[in-house]
Amino acid sequence: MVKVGIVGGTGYTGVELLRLLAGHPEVDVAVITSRAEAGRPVSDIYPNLRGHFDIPFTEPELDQLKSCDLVFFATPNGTAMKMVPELLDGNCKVIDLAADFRIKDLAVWEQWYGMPHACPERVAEAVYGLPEVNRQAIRQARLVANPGCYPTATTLGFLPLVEAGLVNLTGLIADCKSGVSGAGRGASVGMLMGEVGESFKAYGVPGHRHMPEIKQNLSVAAGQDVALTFVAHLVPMIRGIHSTLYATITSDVDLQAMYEQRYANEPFVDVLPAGSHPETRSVRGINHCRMAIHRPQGGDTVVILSVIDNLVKGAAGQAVQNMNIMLGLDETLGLQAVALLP
Ligand SMILES: NC(=O)C1=CN([C@@H]2O[C@H](COP(=O)(O)OP(=O)(O)OC[C@H]3O[C@@H](n4cnc5c(N)ncnc54)[C@H](OP(=O)(O)O)[C@@H]3O)[C@@H](O)[C@H]2O)C=CC1
Ligand SMILES: CC(=O)N[C@@H](CCC(=O)OP(=O)(O)O)C(=O)O
Repeated sequence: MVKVGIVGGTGYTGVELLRLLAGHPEVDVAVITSRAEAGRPVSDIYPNLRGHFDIPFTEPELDQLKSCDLVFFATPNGTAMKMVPELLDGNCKVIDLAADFRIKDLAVWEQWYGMPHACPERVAEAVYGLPEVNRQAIRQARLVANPGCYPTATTLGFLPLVEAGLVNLTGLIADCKSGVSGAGRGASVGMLMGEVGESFKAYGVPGHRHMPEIKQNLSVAAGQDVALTFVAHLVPMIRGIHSTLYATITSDVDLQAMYEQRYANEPFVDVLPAGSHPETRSVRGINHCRMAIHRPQGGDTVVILSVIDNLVKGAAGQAVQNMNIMLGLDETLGLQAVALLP
């Protein structure tokens, strides 16, 4: 069994990791941390885990974490980077679900995250954990930067077009909607039922920190700089991300066939039949990114609908997929559950 630790076990991505790992045949979760709940059994806080994880939360202590083969950080931005050097030196693999190691340009990272980087020397070796792009590098990685939720849906949606060089790279538009669990479990007025319920709003319009991450991904895929307009919206659902992506194509090809071919061997990307309209609610509980390609009125504008569960393929599910790849296990272990519906 692989011995795993989770730093940040009380948050939404932490508990989602636990839910998925409860069904993983090769993993023993030996350490689950929370500073606020240290000493309390995990199943006291999350009754769905009773019988699966009855160990107590502990303080995040390096000595204990170093005894693990792999540690997940399901913590706020700026947390993992303080502990990563010691863990890597202790021969422990690390997957950070936050953004500490996602952006290669340190100045850009510090500008968007508003803090100095505590571990700049490890940024270059970190592998961006999008298996559909970096599977080979993830196999060798000791440190994986798990992608953000909007960047996962948006990058996967645009990727085939951008890689093929069939699109105007100065006019990409990503119009994205997220459920409230994307904001984490910490209390805030903006996430109260009275604020979010029966409402709908854009946020971060002048600039959202996922913008440089998406641009980095698409620029690497294109081999040149990409210009992107990205607007996030908060909608009154618990889970789900729906990205409506717009691009102008520069040559006429069978896009449906191109997308199906690009993702034919990907276990967690479904290209739906032409004309489909995926819904966020239909992906609850599973790890897939589902997408549909439309070309309204046969014009030059392509509309891609790319839909994921923000906590599964958008966070914890992708982290488990990355762990499986890093450990040389079957990539789908722990991730085969059928979606909940309704
Ligand atoms: N929610 C989502 O959909 C997605 C989230 N992410 C990213 O994943 C990370 C976790 O998100 P989420 O689960 O929503 O966050 P939450 O706010 O729900 O949970 C944060 C967790 O981290 C722990 N924690 C907070 N500060 C520290 C610290 N300084 N040291 C150690 N542990 C700490 C908390 O426990 P305690 O304070 O008790 O120690 C808690 O368990 C974030 O970086 C987020 O941006 C990525 C993709 C999607
Ligand atoms: C609804 C909501 O607030 N969503 C979050 C995205 C959460 C996330 O996954 O982002 P990181 O992992 O990059 O922190 C936001 O827009 O800030």
